[in-house]
Amino acid sequence: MTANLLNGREIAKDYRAGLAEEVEKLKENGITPNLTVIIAGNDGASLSYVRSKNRAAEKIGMTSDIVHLDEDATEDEVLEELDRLNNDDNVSGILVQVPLPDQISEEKVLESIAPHKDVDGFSPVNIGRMYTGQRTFIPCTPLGIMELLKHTGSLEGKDIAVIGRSHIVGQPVAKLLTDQNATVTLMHSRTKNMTDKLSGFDVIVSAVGSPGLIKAEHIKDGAIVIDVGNTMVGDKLVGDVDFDAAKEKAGWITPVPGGVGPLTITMVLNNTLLAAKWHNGVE
Ligand SMILES: Nc1nc(=O)c2c([nH]1)NC[C@@H]1CN(c3ccc(C(=O)N[C@@H](CCC(=O)O)C(=O)O)cc3)C=[N+]21
Repeated sequence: MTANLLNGREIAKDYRAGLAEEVEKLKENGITPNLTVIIAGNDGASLSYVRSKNRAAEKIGMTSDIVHLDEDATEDEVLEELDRLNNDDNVSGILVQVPLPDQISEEKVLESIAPHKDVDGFSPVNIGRMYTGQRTFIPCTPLGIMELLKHTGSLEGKDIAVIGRSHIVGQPVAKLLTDQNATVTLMHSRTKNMTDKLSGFDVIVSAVGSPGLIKAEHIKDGAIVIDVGNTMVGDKLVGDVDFDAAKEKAGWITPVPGGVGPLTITMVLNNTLLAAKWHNGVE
């Protein structure tokens, strides 16, 4: 079969239009959501993501700032900035772009973001809150994947392979899928004969960063394929899935670019809006 395309750019555009309306309403009540991003260093891809997030925030009526520190910034400098932003009532959401330069402990930084401003949902408090089902910020890529999957129908009873066990994508998305009554198998670099097993699954979510990992022969006819990989190969961004062949086998498939990425950014905006609402007692 030839797959239906899950067009992340279009789905993101519609979702952001809804967010823009909500931002407008908040602004009528004197509340302007603000997203502030801290970045240390000059990695080209990271700078480009950060600028996209800022542009996207401004486009829906939020304000957005970038705190750009040097490649050789110290951990104390980052922590000082965080302290300032944590205590600034004009800042709704804070995001610290990862990876950080080697001299800075990611663990220390992530646990220093005030949980009520941690719109990435990366801090230990918010991760704990998510697993115990409390109100929190859910990480943006998992939320974006769930939004894409809404367009394919119910997940109840589906057998789903999630490949990758990171705290940012694999593990939280496995949790969210389980909450939708899917049966989830979490696969990773030590899974035996991994790709051979995939053909038994109704949905594959691949978050590895290994171009060409998943080929048409690994995909069950009509399966849903969500490609979270984003690897630069020369000047091209590519996912984990051999898209051109896979789209002839899958029922639904995300392209790279234009699949999960635009939804990740959308969910940063979504969480920033939530932060602004919660800080102001708006439900
Ligand atoms: N604190 C933090 N939060 C993050 O959410 C975070 C991070 N650090 N570090 C890096 C990763 C990566 N990430 C992406 C977001 C959007 C696209 C995206 O929109 N990609 C476009 C293409 C962009 C292009 O063409 O360059 C697409 O897939 O269509 C990609 C990657 C967020 N991350």
